[in-house]
Amino acid sequence: MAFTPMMIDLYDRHVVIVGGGKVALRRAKTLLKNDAVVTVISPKAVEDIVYLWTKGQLLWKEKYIESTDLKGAFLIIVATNDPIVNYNVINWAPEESLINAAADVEKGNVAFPSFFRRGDLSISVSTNGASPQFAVKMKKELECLYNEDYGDYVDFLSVCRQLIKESFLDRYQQKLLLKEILSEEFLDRERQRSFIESLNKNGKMIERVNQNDG
Ligand SMILES: C[C@@]1(CC(=O)O)c2cc3[nH]c(cc4nc(cc5[nH]c(cc(n2)[C@H]1CCC(=O)O)[C@@](C)(CC(=O)O)[C@@H]5CCC(=O)O)C(CC(=O)O)=C4CCC(=O)O)c(CCC(=O)O)c3CC(=O)O
Ligand SMILES: NC(=O)C1=CN([C@@H]2O[C@H](COP(=O)(O)OP(=O)(O)OC[C@H]3O[C@@H](n4cnc5c(N)ncnc54)[C@H](O)[C@@H]3O)[C@@H](O)[C@H]2O)C=CC1
Repeated sequence: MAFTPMMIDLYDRHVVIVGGGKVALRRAKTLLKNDAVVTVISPKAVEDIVYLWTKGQLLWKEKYIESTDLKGAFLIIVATNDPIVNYNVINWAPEESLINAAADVEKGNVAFPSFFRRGDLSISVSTNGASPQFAVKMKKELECLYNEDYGDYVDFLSVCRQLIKESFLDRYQQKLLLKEILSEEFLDRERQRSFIESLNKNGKMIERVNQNDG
């Protein structure tokens, strides 16, 4: 079974994490960074989960999981170390909930890739569970290749795209320019600045043409 790579908006979504160990913590951190509302259900929790709870960043219910705890969950993370509990949770899950089964990914319908961000750029690697460590290794290689400069570069591409789309250029010329800025030379800040300046000048030309027309 292959999972479909997609991006998901978890803002304000209710996520229930069953289990309070290392994997639960890793998921909690990812989910909190993306503004989900996280509840951890587990009789024991690692120190960092307890810390996040005391800071009010998540809710920790210090108990064994029961089916009623899953009510209203948009996403359920099944991450206990007890296969029977994991099995029960998957069976109790409301039909409409997404499920990530950390110990047996095929039992759920959501998988977590290894990923990193550079501003608006996000790069994820998945091996469909074949080798998480290979996914991590590849991610590290890609992190070196796409260093911190790429956050600013993607901002630059976004600004240019906006200006080019608003310009007087026809679709073909727009496409050529959008392609031109993919060249490595535009990783250079000075080159970015002068290119945006020239696009802005073009924009001003349009304004002038419009004013003269009016
Ligand atoms: C299917 C999946 C679950 C899912 O999608 O939820 C899954 C499943 C399993 N992982 C296991 C083990 C390990 N996983 C890691 C690390 C990561 N695992 C992650 C994802 C995934 N792991 C999904 C598939 C991803 C893919 O293949 O692309 C990462 C990328 C993201 C994350 O977890 O947030 C994160 C790296 C974060 C980062 O740094 O980027 C390490 C290394 C470590 O912990 O340092 C080990 C120990 C070494 C080893 O065993 O290889 C085991 C055996 C457990 C056991 O032995 O009991 C299973 C279960 C099984 O295979 O049966
Ligand atoms: N990246 C991944 O997806 C990985 C997945 N795994 C799998 O994920 C699972 C969890 O791994 P770890 O976090 O390392 O385990 P862990 O042993 O650190 O934590 C397990 C947690 O489950 C809780 N728990 C046990 N019974 C429970 C119940 N009835 N209700 C609620 N909580 C209960 C325990 O209190 C503990 O907090 C394992 O099954 C392992 O096979 C392991 C490593 C990586």
